[in-house]
Amino acid sequence: MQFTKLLRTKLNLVMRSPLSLLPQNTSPEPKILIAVSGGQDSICLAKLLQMQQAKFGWHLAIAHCDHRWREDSQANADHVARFAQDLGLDFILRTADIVPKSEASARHWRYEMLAEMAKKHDCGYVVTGHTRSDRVETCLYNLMRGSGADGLAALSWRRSLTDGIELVRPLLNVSRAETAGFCMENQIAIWEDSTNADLSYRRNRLRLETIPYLQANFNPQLEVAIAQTAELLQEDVRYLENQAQNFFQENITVVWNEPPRLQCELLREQPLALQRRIVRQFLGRYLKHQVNFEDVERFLNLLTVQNRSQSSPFTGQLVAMLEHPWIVLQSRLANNHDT
Ligand SMILES: Nc1ncnc2c1ncn2[C@@H]1O[C@H](COP(=O)(O)OP(=O)(O)OP(=O)(O)O)[C@@H](O)[C@H]1O
Repeated sequence: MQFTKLLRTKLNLVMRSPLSLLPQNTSPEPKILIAVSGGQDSICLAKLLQMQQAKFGWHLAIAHCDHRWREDSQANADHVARFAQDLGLDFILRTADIVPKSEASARHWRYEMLAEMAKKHDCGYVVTGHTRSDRVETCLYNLMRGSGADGLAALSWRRSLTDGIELVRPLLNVSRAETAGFCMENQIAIWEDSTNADLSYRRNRLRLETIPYLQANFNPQLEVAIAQTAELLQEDVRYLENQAQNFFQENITVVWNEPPRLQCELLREQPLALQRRIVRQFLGRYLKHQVNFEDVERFLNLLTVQNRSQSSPFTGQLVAMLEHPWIVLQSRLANNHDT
C-alpha cells in the first residue's frame, strides 16, 4: 500500500497539513461536500477523506455536476453515484438544463451549483481534487497568456466560494501520478473522460506534450519547481493585495460616490507595483469586463500627462479623466473630451 501510505502522510503533515484546512472533531459535526467528476483525482480525494472520516468527525457527501456535453455523461454520473454508495456517502447530483458552450461557462456553472448544493445541505466546505499537476498546468498556461504574479500563483489551497462557504483543495501537493497509483492500489474504478486525450484542446497539449518535453529536456522535477514558484508567489500576491486595500482604508485619496475618483498625488507616491494593484482594485468595481493590463496602464498614463483635460477611455461606457488633483471615472456620454 505504498501510495496509500504516502498520500495519507502528505495530507497529515505536522507542519502545514492540508487537512488542517478543514475543521476537525468540532460540534456540530462539520459537513463537507466533495466535488467528484469521476476522474482519478477527485475519486482519490473522496476515498482518502472517507478513510479518515471517523478520526476527524466529518459528515461527508459527494456532489457531481452533469454538464450534459458528452453522450456518456449520464453514465459518468451513474458511476459517481455507485462510487458514493460504495463509500456509504450521500450523493447529490445537478444536471445542466442548457449544455454549456465553453469550458469557461461549464466551470462557472459548476462552481455555482457546488455553492448552491453546499448551501442547501448545510455544508461549510466544498473540497475539490485539484492536484499539483493542475496547478503547474494552470501556472504555465497563465504564463503564456502574459499573466502577472496573480496568474502564476495559480490555484489557492483555500478561498471563499460564497458567503460562509470555503473552497479547499487538499491535494495541491500531490501529483497526478500519485492519485493514479492510489486508485490502482485501492482497486477503485475511475471514469476516464474521453476528451482527456483530445489534443485539439490546448490544455491537453500542455499536459500530454509540453510538460513531458520540459521534464525530459530541462528539469525532471519541473512539477515540484513550478508548484514551488506558485506557492511563493501566492504569499507575495496576498501581501501586495493587502497593501493595496490598506491604501484605500488609510488615505482619503479615493471617493467611491459618483463620479468615483482617485487622488493623483498620493497614488504617484506609491511604488509602481502598488499603483498597478490600487488601480486594478479601483477599476474592478466599475468596469464590466475583467480589468486587464492595458486598462491599468492607460489609467496610470494619466499621472504623467500635463494636459488637464486628458482622458483614457476603456472598453464599454467608461472613461478616466484627469481633473487635477483627481482622476475621475465617468461615463463617456458625460465627457466630451473623448480621445
Ligand atoms: N463534473 C464535475 N462534478 C463535480 N466536480 C467536478 C466536476 N468536474 C470537475 N470537478 C471538480 O473540480 C476538480 C478539477 O477538475 P478539472 O481539472 O477537470 O476542472 P477545471 O475545469 O480545470 O476546473 P478549475 O478551474 O477549478 O481548475 C476535480 O478534481 C473535481 O473536484
